[in-house]
Amino acid sequence: MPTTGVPSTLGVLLAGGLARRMGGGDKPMRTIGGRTILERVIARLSPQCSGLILNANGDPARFAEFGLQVVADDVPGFPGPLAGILAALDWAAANRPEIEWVLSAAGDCPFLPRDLVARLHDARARENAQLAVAASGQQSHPVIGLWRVALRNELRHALVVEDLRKIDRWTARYPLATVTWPAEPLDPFFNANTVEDISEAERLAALDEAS
Ligand SMILES: Nc1nc2c(ncn2[C@@H]2O[C@H](COP(=O)(O)OP(=O)(O)OP(=O)(O)O)[C@@H](O)[C@H]2O)c(=O)[nH]1
Repeated sequence: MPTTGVPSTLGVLLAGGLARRMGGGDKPMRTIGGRTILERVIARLSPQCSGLILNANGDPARFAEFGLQVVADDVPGFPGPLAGILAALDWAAANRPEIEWVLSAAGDCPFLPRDLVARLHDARARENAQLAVAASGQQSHPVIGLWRVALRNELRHALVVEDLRKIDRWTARYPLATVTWPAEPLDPFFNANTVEDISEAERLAALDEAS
């Protein structure tokens, strides 16, 4: 069950990229400490969200074991994570009209915070912001954020008509709250981009399990 007092929020796990630095394939299907990254992300986010969907392109059957609705990009050509966020906002508007907020998280982040959704909502409500994104240490992680379903047509225009690609450029148009988590001893937004990152993730998994 999501935290009491936090608005109903649909979670989208972004797995729609090409994973070129990993040599292709699905990064969330990589295993860390005997569990897929996707399994870890689902376990971390399902208690915080009112439902989860998976944004991925290609044959959805490869994710069947996870039992999530798979939503593909509607904008072709792999234009980046904003396409996945847009697909999720459109899906929420069509299928979960009671939901006003979508939380996006990269599907290659195995150690996401347990208070991610609550803190993002708290900050954007306190600061009267339209959007909220996560940061750790000095680094912001705009792919991990809270998005208003009502902004989906503006996002579509930015992506399709203006050819805007960078999340930062889009979020700069709105009042934005940024919430920072400590990066030590474990950065909760560590993500696995390369095969070497998987080895580092194995080491961090032990710290995560101890936390
Ligand atoms: N839906 C969608 N998601 C994307 C796209 N490109 C990247 N992402 C997602 O955005 C997040 C950050 O992506 P990156 O790590 O920068 O890109 P990537 O394709 O996963 O990996 P590289 O090709 O190695 O850069 C990941 O969750 C990706 O799955 C895209 O074109 N569409």
